[in-house]
Amino acid sequence: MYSKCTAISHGSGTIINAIATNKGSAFGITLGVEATVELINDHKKIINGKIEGQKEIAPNLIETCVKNVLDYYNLDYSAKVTTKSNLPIKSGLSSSSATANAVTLATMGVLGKYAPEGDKKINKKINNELDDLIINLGIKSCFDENLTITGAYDDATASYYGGITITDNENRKILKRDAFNDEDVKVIVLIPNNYQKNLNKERMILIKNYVEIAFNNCLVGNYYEALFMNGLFYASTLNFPTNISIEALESGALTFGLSGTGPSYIGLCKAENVPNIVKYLEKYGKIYITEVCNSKSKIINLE
Ligand SMILES: Nc1ncnc2c1ncn2[C@@H]1O[C@H](COP(=O)(O)OP(=O)(O)O)[C@@H](O)[C@H]1O
Ligand SMILES: O=C(O)C1=C[C@@H](OP(=O)(O)O)[C@@H](O)[C@H](O)C1
Repeated sequence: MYSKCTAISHGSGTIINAIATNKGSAFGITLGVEATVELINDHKKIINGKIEGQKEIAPNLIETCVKNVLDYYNLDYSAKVTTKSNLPIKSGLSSSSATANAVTLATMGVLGKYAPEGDKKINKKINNELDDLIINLGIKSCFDENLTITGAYDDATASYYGGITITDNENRKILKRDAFNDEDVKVIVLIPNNYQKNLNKERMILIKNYVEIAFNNCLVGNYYEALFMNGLFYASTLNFPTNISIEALESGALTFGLSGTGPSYIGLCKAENVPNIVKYLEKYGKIYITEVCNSKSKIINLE
């Protein structure tokens, strides 16, 4: 057992939102969450969470993540858990999955259950099994806090492993892993003004057959087409603007669509087109320029 561990995990953009069909796809982005967990060996199991720089967000998810790991190993330590993040929250960029992954991994690390990369004691097979456990404990915590409908296994795996994951969320299976490896590609995120996340499940299920078409495109590697189609279907269903995606294409984006249940839109473009796309879209809201993340969540400090 250690006294403190810090881990990082990443947000993800949506290629296919799984709510209509229980099958989804997401890709890691370099915006993410850093979580630090400190253990106190007082047998009181008091868990206190703090979110740096976010007054309006309650620490319930991060406290639940630590509790679920301690419960899994039947331990009664107290703990302090702190997060800091550059990932927009409640925006459709999987901040809940990224947070759950980072806090769960940091808790496993401080308990000495998960050896950090480079550790000589690392046993690849054990770590791979623990990866599954970490993702599933994180999903449990998101369910416990009513933050997911399908478990968002697509978001959770893309956040944890990086790259593109295509998933069956009902059976928690990764159907395919891939990555955007295009040269010189940037990720554009738009958080439009005056819109909030929309979780109208009944309306989202109406478009099941059309999302299936987008999903089948995704399965064969047509990721730009799948992202764009998915974005149009869910934006029109959830009353988000659809013209924004068209204008993004007009200004040079390779693809652009609603991410998750919104309000954010996400797209990819060649780096040289970023200025023109920003010029076209900045009238709609706040823009973040980031990159795809093809790397795994990891422990960055253990003491
Ligand atoms: N950095 C963070 N630290 C602590 N909790 C966070 C952080 N980011 C997100 N959360 C939790 O996740 C919730 C947002 O999750 P959700 O509504 O699913 O939106 P998203 O689309 O961003 O995943 C927040 O209300 C909060 O409980
Ligand atoms: O709650 C869920 O099951 C899901 C939420 C959505 O993401 P956001 O929570 O980021 O909107 C969606 O993209 C994902 O495929 C499934």
